[in-house]
Amino acid sequence: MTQGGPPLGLRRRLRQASSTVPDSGLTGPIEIPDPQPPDEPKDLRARLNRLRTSIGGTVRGLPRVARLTWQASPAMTIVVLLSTVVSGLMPTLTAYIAKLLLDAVVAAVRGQGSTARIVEITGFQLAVFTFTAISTALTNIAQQMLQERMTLTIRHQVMAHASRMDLSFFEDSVSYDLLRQASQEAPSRPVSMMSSALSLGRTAITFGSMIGLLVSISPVLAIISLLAPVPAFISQSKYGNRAFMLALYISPIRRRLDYLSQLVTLDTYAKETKLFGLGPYLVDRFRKLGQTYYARERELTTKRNLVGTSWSLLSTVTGSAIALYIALEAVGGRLTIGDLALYTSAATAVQTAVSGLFNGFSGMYENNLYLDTLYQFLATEPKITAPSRPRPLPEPVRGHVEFQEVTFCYPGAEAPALDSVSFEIRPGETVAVVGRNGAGKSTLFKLLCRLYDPTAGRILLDGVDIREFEPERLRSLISAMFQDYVTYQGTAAENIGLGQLDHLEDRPRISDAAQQAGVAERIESLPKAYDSPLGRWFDQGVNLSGGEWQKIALARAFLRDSPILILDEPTSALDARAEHDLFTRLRALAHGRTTLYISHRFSTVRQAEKILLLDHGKLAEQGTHAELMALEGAYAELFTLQASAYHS
Ligand SMILES: Nc1ncnc2c1ncn2[C@@H]1O[C@H](COP(=O)(O)OP(=O)(O)OP(=O)(O)O)[C@@H](O)[C@H]1O
Repeated sequence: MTQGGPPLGLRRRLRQASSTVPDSGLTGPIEIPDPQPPDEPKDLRARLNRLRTSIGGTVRGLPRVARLTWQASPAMTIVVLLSTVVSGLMPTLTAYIAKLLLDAVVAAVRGQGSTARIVEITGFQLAVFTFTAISTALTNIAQQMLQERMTLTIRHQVMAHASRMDLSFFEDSVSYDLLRQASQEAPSRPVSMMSSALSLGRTAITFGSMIGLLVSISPVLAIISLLAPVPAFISQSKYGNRAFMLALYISPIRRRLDYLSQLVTLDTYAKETKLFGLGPYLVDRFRKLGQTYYARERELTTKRNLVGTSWSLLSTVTGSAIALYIALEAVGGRLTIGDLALYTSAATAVQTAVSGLFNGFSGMYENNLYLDTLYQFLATEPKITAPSRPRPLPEPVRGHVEFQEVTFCYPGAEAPALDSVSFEIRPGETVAVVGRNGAGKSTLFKLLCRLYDPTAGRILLDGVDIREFEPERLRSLISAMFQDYVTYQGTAAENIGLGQLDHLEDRPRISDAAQQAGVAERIESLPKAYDSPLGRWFDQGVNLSGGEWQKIALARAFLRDSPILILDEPTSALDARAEHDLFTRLRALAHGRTTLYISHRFSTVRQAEKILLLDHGKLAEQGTHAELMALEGAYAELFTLQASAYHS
């Protein structure tokens, strides 16, 4: 009736609570108030409906996990399933053997039985115990192997899927959060789900067989022993559920705690933390937040245990009353001593089974929430895809680029980052893109690499809309260095080689690229030259300066021999001499290639054959340096402004 109603909404809200934090919590109130539980009807029918939906949702998650387990290893899945059935039956069998043994001993004492019967039963007991020990060992091996395999399979799936996703997926906080959860939490969840499901199955078998056994002795006893654990079950379910909700509500606090701790403990932040004297402030906020966190945990843990214990005491009292009744029945000769022993162990087993059933189910419920995230992530498809019949790349690619009325709006942004931009770049031309911060320069580059698709308009390469090519093939035509280039924790050679995987180990080409970027000499001076590890992750890692890292990133771009070269502020970290040298070399490098670069330094901009000036996403001016100076517009103004700073 209310399928997909409030409980699903609750699940969504819980997940949000677990993953999003309103802000970093560096200032403002320390406390994150608990999200208000959704206003849901509390009558019995609504409760039952909710229960049904959550059971339904959890059970629906099972086939997915079963499929994963089977994929990981059919043979081991069978072993684990069989051993679950066996170990589920074991407690009942053991209790029954104990009853037989006791009855046989009593009979022998009374002179009505034989010692041979006792030996027979103990022999059987030995066989059962041995079998149990072996099957437990086998199960442990199979289960552990299955877990390893499943975790690896899922991590692999997440990585493979993430590598297909668009840049916009990573830049959007909601979808990025999905990825974060999928890669951090999800790999272990199917495994836990599997364990919970198995233990649920095992407990259900124990439970069923015990009840069956009790019914065979006395149906009334069976019913009583079923009812005895109910109070404990109810209290456990109530507090168990609360614990789960609290764990989700508390996770934003934990994220704030983690962030505060990182600010003080990671090398990346150490410089600023020291300089601005942030240490004591951050430590104090951590302490206060930690207190809040602890107080919430303490309240729940105490309540849960105290209330849980009082309810379970009730169960214990009921259990003892029944035991007394049975004992008296045994004294009266209506039940045997074996029945008494059997009942005692059965009552304990049923009680354990009830809480086991609950724990198994709540474990599955929680794991299923995370699994939903994993499947939601895996079901997200990239938007930038190859057309059904991609065009082959032109042979050869000339590098003629044309933007036609290109408009682009970032998802969720109000104003377009590029607004109806049109221009043409002839094959082999060198173009500088200039403009104030936020004018849309980097966006233009990202669109050309098809990291985004324009909201309106077209981008043509050699007369063909770039959306008609396969995105990977299009990107293989472009060498690029972005503003926020990556510093890989690898050797110098690897840092450059990653620019073109075919040449990852091609030393002569790598050192040529390093030469072109002006960093060859520096690399050769390192202790192990090109094999020197760069970055701090390594014991002997060399830490380069900002400008040296930028040159390495440039070398990575230069390694690729492509018809289009794109450089986003390639000299932002370089000294004046290095910048001059680079632009001198760039002239040779750019020969025969369409080259676009972004720069804020007009001394380099003026060397370009064409200059594009962007202003608030619009193409305000374009032409050569001389033409734009003659225009006496925004370019001339900016150029004069910068030049006057040198002359004054
Ligand atoms: N991933 C993004 N999501 C949303 N908006 C973005 C994103 N990247 C950039 N923007 C916005 O788009 C506009 C253009 O940004 P862009 O990075 O293209 O500017 P830019 O001209 O390269 O600036 P700068 O000179 O500072 O590098 C800016 O207003 C920026 O806030």
